Amino acid sequence: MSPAPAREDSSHRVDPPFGARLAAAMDTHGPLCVGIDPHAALLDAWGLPDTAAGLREFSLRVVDALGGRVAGVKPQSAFFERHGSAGVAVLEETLAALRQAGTLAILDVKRGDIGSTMDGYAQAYLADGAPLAADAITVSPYLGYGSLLPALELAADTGRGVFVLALTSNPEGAGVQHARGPAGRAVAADIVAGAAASNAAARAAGELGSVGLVVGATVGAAVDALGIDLLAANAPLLAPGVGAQGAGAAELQKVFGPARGNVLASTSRGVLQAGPGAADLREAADRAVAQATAALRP
Ligand SMILES: O=C(O)c1cc(=O)[nH]c(=O)n1[C@@H]1O[C@H](COP(=O)(O)O)[C@@H](O)[C@H]1O
Repeated sequence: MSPAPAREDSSHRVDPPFGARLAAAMDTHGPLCVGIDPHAALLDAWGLPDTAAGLREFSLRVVDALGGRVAGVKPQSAFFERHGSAGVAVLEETLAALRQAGTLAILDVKRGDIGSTMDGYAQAYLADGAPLAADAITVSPYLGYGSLLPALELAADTGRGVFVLALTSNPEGAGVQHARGPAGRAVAADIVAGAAASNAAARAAGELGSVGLVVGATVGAAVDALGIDLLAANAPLLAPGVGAQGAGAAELQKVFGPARGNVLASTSRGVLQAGPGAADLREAADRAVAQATAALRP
């Protein structure tokens, strides 16, 4: 299936909704997203200086090598912010280059705040015409799922998406995310239930929702142990932890089971370490796509 044609006007407004565009991109390119995480050590390994100029060269090389070849690219905001305003300008340029390449940009910013401030973050990343507008962003629900409402509403209005952290790939996440609330349900299960409610209209329309969930490929048996039904959420499932954090095909299958058709596996260093050559980056990405496809689309 070829990707749903995305329309975009001069204000960067996009249509159809993110969930449908992501489903089409995964059908075309396979269920893999490559992260742009320009760690200082990677800049060094690529022979680039740890400056905004080095960051720009690194990021645009990745877009040049992989744009149009993978379902999504996920720039990690912190690695741009650490270079100050010049780094943020590079992030703007990287997002524009992804737009130009027709590749979905998932900006990893993990924002979460009280509602009125969340509205500011939503305007920064999800509004039509915002300099840092992306196709989707990562958000943190630990001020309460309801605090994300401004982002959920603006994303729905502009055809964009969010990925809500549910079960993160780091070992420290379990202490918070597995904890049981007053009703006896795990915090992560509540978050998944919130996403399911947000995606109900898309489900009724027979489309994948645009409110995604982050579930690390490293979380082992947590999904089942916490009684979570990921398939019922009708959510795109961003699965970091593949590659450098140790997860592979077996972990993807085990963690996601019947929901694996909705998974977008994500790897950053696992591909970036193959650089700086474009052919080497493509080869590493192709290998990761093949592995994710074998695990998730058997
Ligand atoms: O939201 C994310 O992208 C994310 C969530 C999570 O639970 N774990 C996780 O590793 N990530 C991000 O995914 C990327 C993983 O990078 P690698 O370990 O190099 O593949 C980093 O940018 C992390 O911030």
